Amino acid sequence: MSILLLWAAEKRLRVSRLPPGPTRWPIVGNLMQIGILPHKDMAHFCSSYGPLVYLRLGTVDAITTYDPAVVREILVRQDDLFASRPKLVSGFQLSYGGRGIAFAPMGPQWKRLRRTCVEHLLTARRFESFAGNRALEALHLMRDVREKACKGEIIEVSQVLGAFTMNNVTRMLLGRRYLGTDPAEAAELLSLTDQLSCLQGSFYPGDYLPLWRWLVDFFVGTEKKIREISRSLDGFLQRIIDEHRQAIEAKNQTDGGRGENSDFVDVLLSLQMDVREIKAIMLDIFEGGTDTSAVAIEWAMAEAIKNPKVLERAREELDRVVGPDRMVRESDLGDLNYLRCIVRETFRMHPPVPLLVPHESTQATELMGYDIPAKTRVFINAHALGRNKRVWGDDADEFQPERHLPAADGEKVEVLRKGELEILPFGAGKRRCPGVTGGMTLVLLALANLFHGFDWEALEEIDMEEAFGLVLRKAKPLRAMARPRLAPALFQ
Ligand code: HEM
Repeated sequence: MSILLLWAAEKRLRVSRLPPGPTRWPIVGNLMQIGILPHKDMAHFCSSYGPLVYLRLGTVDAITTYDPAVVREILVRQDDLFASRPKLVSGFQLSYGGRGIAFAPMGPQWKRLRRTCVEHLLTARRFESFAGNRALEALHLMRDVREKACKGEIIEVSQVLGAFTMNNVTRMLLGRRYLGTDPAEAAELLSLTDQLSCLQGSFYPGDYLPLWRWLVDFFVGTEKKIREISRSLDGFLQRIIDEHRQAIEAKNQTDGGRGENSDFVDVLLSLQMDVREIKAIMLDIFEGGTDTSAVAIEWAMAEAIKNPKVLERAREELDRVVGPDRMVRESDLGDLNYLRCIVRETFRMHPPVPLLVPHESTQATELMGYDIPAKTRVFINAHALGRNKRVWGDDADEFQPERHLPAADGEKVEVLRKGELEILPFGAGKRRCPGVTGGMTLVLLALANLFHGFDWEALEEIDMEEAFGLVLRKAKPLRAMARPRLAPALFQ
């Protein structure tokens, strides 16, 4: 009896030391208080209850924050404890049972695959070796926009940017561009990656009510969709791997295999890895590298077109640094301070992954004086962090690249500062995005070229509403008219 009483008292004490949060309903907890824009709801909870909020989502303990001091505690001081991932239905099934990097729990397998990725694929040397491809894709992007502009067509910005980022990623990963070559293959790839990002990004109730999963699935059918898409994706990835194996064999016969490994799939095959791990890494890179960069560029363009003075200032800088007689080169990007401020401001206000990828604690711990149970899901609200008025002041909701200009002339603007947590587009700590250099270069390169090459005009008032997913898109895709500013010969 006394043991039971002690247990009940201890439990009450433990529960009372949870961070504050909204009142919970039976069974569903706070699940019904999360709407179609979860990052906004979570920011609202933080404004009402404090910088660290506890939520009970179905049967899952969860915390959320938009405060840099709490973020530091989670992603820096207690990074070891908070660097795991929850087992989400879509993340697990679409990564060959948690075999990739992005959705894998903390453990030896994640460590090995992340090391493979960082040491063999996303190295500075390999990234440099793709610089020629990036320049070619930038030229394709410019030609594509010019062709449409000359015909007087409206530019569907997300479409041209989607092709630019996808082709850059497939050139690195698979050794060739897909969009703009074989239309059937391109359509298949786009449809598969769209469905994948839709499933990975949704707030699926089955992840929070495991006992009721069958019922949830009966009504929404998500898991059937996941099984179908994973079958189609597997067929697509297997075809690519088979093509690569055949090409490697043919090469071995002609030059004894002495040739350089050219793309990521070649490298992964040369490491003799489990084929499911190779496929899971391929999916991580497709997902990690394409939509994230494309939405960042689209938000930056929407803000710049909406604020003509910003666009004007960016153009003045491009005219001064690059001039009207050539296209932008990657080597110019370091000299474009104002453009770098635009990208930094975009990452502040529109971080492409608004709640990062959810983290999970591996054991019980204390955080800011509160008790956090083991297996608590962590939502770092990068979106609200960048708009936190206590950090950024009363004009936090205004797009003002000037706020990042250095005090002294000649000082270079860093798009992201070392150790800073107030702007968090790529996360921090052990789970920080390993593709930062690639993502940032694609964003800067596309924006510099599009601002340098064209005058932009919106067709209607630009709507800045958001559509939530793993990646935060514009609810109404940006449509604009472009007028070439450079001589036709430069687009050849
Ligand atoms: C602007 C472009 C990009 C943005 C904004 C972005 C953002 C992110 C974010 C927020 C995370 C999760 C961090 C966390 O959980 O704390 C992440 C993880 C990841 N990203 Fe990126 N990313 C970008 C580009 C790329 C590129 C180009 C690649 C690869 C070529 C890539 C590969 C990955 C991978 C593999 C992970 C999983 C890391 C892990 O869980 O250990 N990303 N990214």
